[in-house]
Amino acid sequence: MATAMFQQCIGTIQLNSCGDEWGSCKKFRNYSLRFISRGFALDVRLLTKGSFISSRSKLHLVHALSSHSSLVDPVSSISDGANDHQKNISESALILIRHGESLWNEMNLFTGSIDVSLTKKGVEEAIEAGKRISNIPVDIIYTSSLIRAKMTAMLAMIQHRHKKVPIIRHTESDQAKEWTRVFSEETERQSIPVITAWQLNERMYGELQGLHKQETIDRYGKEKVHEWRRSYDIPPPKGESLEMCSQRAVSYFREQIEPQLQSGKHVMVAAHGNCLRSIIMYLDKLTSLEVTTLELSTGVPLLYIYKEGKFIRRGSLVGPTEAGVYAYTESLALYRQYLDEMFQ
Ligand SMILES: O=C(O)[C@@H](CO)OP(=O)(O)O
Repeated sequence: MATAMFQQCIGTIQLNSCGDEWGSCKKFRNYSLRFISRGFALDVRLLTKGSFISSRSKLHLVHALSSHSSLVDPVSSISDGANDHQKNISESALILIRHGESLWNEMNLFTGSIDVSLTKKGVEEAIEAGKRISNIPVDIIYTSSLIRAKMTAMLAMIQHRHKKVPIIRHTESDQAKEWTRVFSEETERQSIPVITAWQLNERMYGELQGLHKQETIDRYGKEKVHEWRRSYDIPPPKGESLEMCSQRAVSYFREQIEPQLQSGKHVMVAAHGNCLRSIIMYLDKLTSLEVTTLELSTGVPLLYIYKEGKFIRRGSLVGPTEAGVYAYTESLALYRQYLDEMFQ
């Protein structure tokens, strides 16, 4: 696989020599190498005249200026004979993550639209989630506009083995867009756009927000509170039902996120228990009765494969060291193999 990848990218790889090792890089000048001062430390082998030359120097491979999104997405750029069939496989990964534990989860308060931070445990859960998805390609991230989802996305993404920088895109006004422009294509390629959308916020819990869940049960009864929390179409007092939440969240998913998957992008969505329940209801074609029993744990990533217009649920991801990751799909196994070779 490495052969195929280097064959594709050989003319455009950017390398950085390390001080006195510069001399050993000169032999590659025919490939128009550019030398820049940052990147990831790697031993790089380059293919020339049909055989590999092992560089004796320690080189810093930064990225390929190929027309492909980047080196970290080799799944779509594999082109050697053994892997030709891959070209016809168009599939994208979709990762859904409920945020890590929040301060109000810990205190057992109805949270809804209230913007509270993660707890220390929530931070740890987000980091653990990041480790679990560290072998899965991610090209773009969507989060709600609430800090617990944003923190989760950022903490998870800094665990990723491709080391791209997640950058929140501010599109709330023309000025915000203008003032947050990145003026280097190269830096842009080393980043992952993070889109925040209020449509992915937790369902608004109305007059329950800030109330203690157990005290609410004691006051209104277990059945009533369960109906407010888990029924599909009964809203809590002055709040949103799951159905109402689904109207904005699923519409956003279909209009904004699905087209990204259709175009081959790998997407991560960091959001909330009820918002994600509504999205999962859509993806898994659950009935309004089935969704009442769907519960999501904090900080556990779920993987879907989008292929030929269908969502295939692959369940929650195991830890990065467990071999099970290879079993998800052939493309994902190749991506992991690529990471193993490039980012040891
Ligand atoms: O309080 C909330 O906003 C939600 C999610 O944490 O709670 P529940 O699980 O009761 O829907």
